[in-house]
Amino acid sequence: MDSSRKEQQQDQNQKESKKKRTGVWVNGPIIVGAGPSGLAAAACLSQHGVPSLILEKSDCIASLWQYKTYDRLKLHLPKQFCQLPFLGFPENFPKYPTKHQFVSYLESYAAHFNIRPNFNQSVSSAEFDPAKSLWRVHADEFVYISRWLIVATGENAEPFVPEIRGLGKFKGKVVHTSDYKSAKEFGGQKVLVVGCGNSGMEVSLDLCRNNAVPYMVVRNTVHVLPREMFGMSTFGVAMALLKWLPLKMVDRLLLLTATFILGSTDELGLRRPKTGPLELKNVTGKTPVLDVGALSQIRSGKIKVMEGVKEITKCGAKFNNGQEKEFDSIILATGYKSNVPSWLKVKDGMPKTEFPNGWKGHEKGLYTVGFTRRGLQGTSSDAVKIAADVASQWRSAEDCSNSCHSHIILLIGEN
Ligand SMILES: Cc1cc2nc3c(=O)[nH]c(=O)nc-3n(C[C@H](O)[C@H](O)[C@H](O)COP(=O)(O)OP(=O)(O)OC[C@H]3O[C@@H](n4cnc5c(N)ncnc54)[C@H](O)[C@@H]3O)c2cc1C
Ligand SMILES: NC(=O)C1=CN([C@@H]2O[C@H](COP(=O)(O)OP(=O)(O)OC[C@H]3O[C@@H](n4cnc5c(N)ncnc54)[C@H](OP(=O)(O)O)[C@@H]3O)[C@@H](O)[C@H]2O)C=CC1
Ligand SMILES: O=C(O)C(=O)Cc1c[nH]c2ccccc12
Repeated sequence: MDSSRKEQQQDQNQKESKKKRTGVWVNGPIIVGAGPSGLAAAACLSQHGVPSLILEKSDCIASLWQYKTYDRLKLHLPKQFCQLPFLGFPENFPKYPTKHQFVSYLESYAAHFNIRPNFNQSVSSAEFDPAKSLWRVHADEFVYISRWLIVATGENAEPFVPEIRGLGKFKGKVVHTSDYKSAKEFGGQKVLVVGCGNSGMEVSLDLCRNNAVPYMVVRNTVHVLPREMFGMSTFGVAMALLKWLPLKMVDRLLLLTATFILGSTDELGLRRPKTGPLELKNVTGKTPVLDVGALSQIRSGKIKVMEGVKEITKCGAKFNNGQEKEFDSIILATGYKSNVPSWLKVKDGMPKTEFPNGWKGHEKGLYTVGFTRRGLQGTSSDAVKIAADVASQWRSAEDCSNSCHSHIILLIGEN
């Protein structure tokens, strides 16, 4: 390296390290994640007159929906259960909006509440300073500092890829459903779909409607419910019944009706868990499959149900029942996991099961939105509660220091 390039490099390094030591005081809470949860939290805060700043690692809002979902995805709950606080879906949207409609709704939601996230800011760590009662949030460019931290990175932040023996040996294409867009590139292929949640079912359906042959792995039990019962959404029926009846009884009614509408799923290789669908969702977070057509394709043999995979080979898979089959591609419909444990440093480590029942964290000023396993409805109710809680603290502190509504940059560190 010649001397002028060396100087340039040193200069660059100095700038970078200065940036990393630069603290940005955020007036109001720091929200991590600009998905539906982050947007809902920011909107609810703004209704209370509390400013906030969203840090988003991607270059757009709702990155899960924009980048990690397939073309034909639609919401599987009716729109009234998926809307965020204070602004509903447009009247002309269908009962089950497409993902494009959902994203356009979120974009107008952000515009309506004047929410402008800081994009390309991946949060790599966050810790609480008990002496100063402040959160320090380390992102790509700066260290952001605030009294409040609202975690909105989602239950589905990272694809979950299980260790399956031999997977590395497979010669064909292996993709996770978060990278699956359409059946176009699988035309005419025999495809092994590992997993039978909503993603596995819907991707298998998409494949078999487009001239591919899906083999779906069902290693365990699964609840499949019709998306609608007698013209009403199953989810809506369940929510209405829960107002009057205990959970176990609602589950029993749902299963009776599901069997009436769908027939027995057991004989198709889809054994039901002992615990009912809503109870299971509450206890383990496992969402029942809301059937949009896969079941009839299973019944007609166009989607083939396979036992658990024992091992992947160069050209296919061996199954637990001794069967062996060749495949052209493998789609991992194996679900997602949160990334919070990788960046949020809280005293005593993370709670064992990550914030299952609460919007308020253990540490001071810490909140989580969208982690209560209740889909977008849970997001909305968390956001409303968090905003009210922060606003009461904000009002009591208002006289002291909240008069300035911009983010002040200050330098921290030794120099
Ligand atoms: C295929 C699919 C379909 C679904 N359909 C429905 C449905 O119909 N109804 C329903 O209620 N729910 C549905 N869900 C559940 C879904 O998770 C929620 O609807 C919703 O997306 C949750 O919003 P969120 O903001 O909590 O998380 P996300 O939408 O995942 O948003 C989190 C944001 O945080 C950002 N982020 C993550 N880590 C960091 C970091 N370290 N630093 C900075 N930013 C970060 C991400 O880039 C992302 O933009 C579906 C999920 C999937 C995968
Ligand atoms: N239209 C919509 O609105 C859609 C909504 N969604 C939502 O997105 C979220 C994620 O859904 P999804 O992606 O289906 O993930 P899920 O976590 O719901 O399902 C993962 C599936 O993968 C299986 N699995 C995991 N590891 C293995 C393994 N090693 N071998 C075999 N099978 C394995 C699981 O089986 P096991 O149960 O035995 O662990 C399960 O069947 C859910 O909340 C869902 O409702 C998804 C798609 C469409
Ligand atoms: O789509 C999802 O993943 C959801 O979490 C939505 C949802 C919340 N509770 C439920 C109960 C039954 C089916 C779907 C859901």
